[in-house]
Amino acid sequence: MIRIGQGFDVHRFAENRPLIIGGIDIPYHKGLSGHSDADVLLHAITDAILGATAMGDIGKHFPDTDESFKDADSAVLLSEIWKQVIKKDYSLGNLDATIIAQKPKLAPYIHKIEQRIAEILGVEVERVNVKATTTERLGFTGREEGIASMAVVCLVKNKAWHKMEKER
Ligand SMILES: Nc1ccn([C@@H]2O[C@H](COP(=O)(O)O)[C@@H](O)[C@H]2O)c(=O)n1
Ligand SMILES: C[C@@]1(CO)OP(=O)(O)OP(=O)(O)OC[C@H]1O
Repeated sequence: MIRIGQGFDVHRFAENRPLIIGGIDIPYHKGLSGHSDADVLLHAITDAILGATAMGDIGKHFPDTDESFKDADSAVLLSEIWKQVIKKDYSLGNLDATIIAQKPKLAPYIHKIEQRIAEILGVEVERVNVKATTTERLGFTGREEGIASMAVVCLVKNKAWHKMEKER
């Protein structure tokens, strides 16, 4: 069985915060605000996975009213969800994501981000694709007020996946 999920997240720029995207520290003069480390890409990916498995959304699992998630490492949050998903016998078909940011230029970090996501999910990097785009200076991302991310995942129930791999 194949299940599709999509996720979307936005975080506002803030001074004196690190910029963490896809589990990677990006050198920049400002970061993103949030209850957690505000990793806008990992949040979109987490929501896509939760969507594919009909498990709700990130705020349901990790409420921003819970002090234990203050400054939380979003890679740990994603790992927690992924462990539950693996227990349900799903594996990752592929993951595709887009970071919407006027600045900074993310191209130099994209492969490192893909490698980190693959590491968190325990899959080959070939199953993970990350893209970046500006909005041509339009809208809140264009005004450099924040960064948005979108993600789509395709999850496969293991039995069906093994059958497909065999038939190739
Ligand atoms: N923050 C960003 C945004 C974009 N890129 C790269 O530039 C390419 C062109 O972006 P447009 O928004 O002008 O279409 C895009 O395909 C990315 O490769 C980037 O590195 N960082
Ligand atoms: C991750 C959580 C929890 O620390 O906080 P934020 O960093 O504010 O992120 P958001 O994408 O607004 O939603 C999920 C939250 O509950």
